[in-house]
Amino acid sequence: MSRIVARPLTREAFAPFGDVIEADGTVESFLINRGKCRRFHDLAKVEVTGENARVLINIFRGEPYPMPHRLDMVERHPLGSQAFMPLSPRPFLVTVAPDEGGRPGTPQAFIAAPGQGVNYARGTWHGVLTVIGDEPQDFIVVDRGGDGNNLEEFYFDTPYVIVLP
Ligand SMILES: NC(=O)N[C@@H](O)C(=O)O
Ligand code: NI
Repeated sequence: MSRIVARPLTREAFAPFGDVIEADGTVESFLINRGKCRRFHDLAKVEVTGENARVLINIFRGEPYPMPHRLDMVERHPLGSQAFMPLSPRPFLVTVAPDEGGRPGTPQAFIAAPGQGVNYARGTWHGVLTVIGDEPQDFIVVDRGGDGNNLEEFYFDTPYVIVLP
């Protein structure tokens, strides 16, 4: 099985796949509520398309996966984006793959730092939510509801092994 080493998640490296959600000094922010709150503004592009499309806000309670991680499948959502923001400041594993003629190419793996989340752009191949460590982890997930099929899965002939840096 091919081995992939996860690398730190950065906006630049993740840009071909979507957005990094993070309240840091590199994004636009401004004070609101008479100075009692800072708004980190417009962090990710939410996309919903198709019949009766609407935005869903969910909580996913993910169980941890053993590491090294065996990646045998990636999926994509052709009708909408999908964002994952942890409710606890712990790292989690993000796996994506470029599209090559309708099939995923070689995956790439990232380790999200505490306080980072991701938004997969519509149609981006990605591994399912992958919690690491010893405890379950909750995430706010913003994605697409509505009519039609919004899930396409691809199973690799040979799984990849994802290792942490
Ligand atoms: N199935 C589901 O809602 N979750 C996946 O899309 C995922 O990316 O974890
Ligand atoms: Ni998904």
